[in-house]
Amino acid sequence: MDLLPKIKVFGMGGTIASKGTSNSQTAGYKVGLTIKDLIDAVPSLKEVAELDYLQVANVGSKLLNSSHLLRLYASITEAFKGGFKGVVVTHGTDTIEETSFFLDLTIKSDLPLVIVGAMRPSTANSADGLMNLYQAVKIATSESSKGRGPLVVLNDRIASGFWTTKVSGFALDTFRPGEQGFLGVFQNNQIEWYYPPIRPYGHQYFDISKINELPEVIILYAYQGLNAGLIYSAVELGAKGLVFAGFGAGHWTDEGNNAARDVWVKYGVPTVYSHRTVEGSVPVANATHFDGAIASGILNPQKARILLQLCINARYSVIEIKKSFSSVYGG
Ligand SMILES: N[C@@H](CC(=O)O)C(=O)O
Repeated sequence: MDLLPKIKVFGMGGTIASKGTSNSQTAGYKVGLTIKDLIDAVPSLKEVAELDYLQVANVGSKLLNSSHLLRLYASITEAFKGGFKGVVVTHGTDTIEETSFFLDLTIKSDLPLVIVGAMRPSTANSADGLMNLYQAVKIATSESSKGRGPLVVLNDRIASGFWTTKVSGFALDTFRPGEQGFLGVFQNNQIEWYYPPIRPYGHQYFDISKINELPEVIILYAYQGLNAGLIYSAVELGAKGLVFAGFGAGHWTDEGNNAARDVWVKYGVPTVYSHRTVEGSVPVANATHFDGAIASGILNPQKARILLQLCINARYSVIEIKKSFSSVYGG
């Protein structure tokens, strides 16, 4: 019998590892299962891969932070160096998009890296976690999954870890394709890709092998009458960069732009102008208020924050930061 591929599974917590008090409960549940519990609950995984596992964290993903991301980065890097043919990460869906985007920019390997979550706790009727986990492991064992960057798998869909974003707090199909579309689907135990392996515009690599923390970057959300004092408060709290979730195509108030210019001139804190709209883009033309103003392009605020953290950590000049962001809306 052929040897099964060695796959490493990292547990981070989330709904996939959660339990409620009734089978109709789909909110207000608590994390209560380990990664071993999840693997043991899917016996057919033994026919798919030789699994090893590590519990990196076991919390709701709202509680994850840069130190968790750095620990996960180091664990995945070690697994790939250690001969594993693929990696699966079980993770809360609330912040999967930050983790998958971060890993796309920092993990230097073409081996399959699949991130999986669930929208219903393990105790719910028709819980989705175990099928999602099975599909994630199966995708991680496939040669066809190589060279595609991190993949986010839920609800029979295979999404790009670079682009995907959560659009609903309850829907099973919360990770919708948006402008970029899904990469493939999984049905009846078969993977069906829509494209050959390719990386998106804007895929770039940051070497974080020697760092133990990421710079503080704070996101501010636009609202009518927004208080420009929040910009100064963010800098006082230690922000080395700001991201604005702006109106429409990245619009911000005049008073707010003046404050952002002020903290750039006085403290060298740059601001990425992103958008609070679910889709859309911020063109360079809407981020020319001062030298330290950067257009996020397509990137939403939570992803723009990750990219700005990595640029600041790499000591990029503002010109290099602008180039890094503009490469995302390529062509
Ligand atoms: N409801 C979220 C909770 C979390 O992100 O931890 C989930 O789907 O996993």
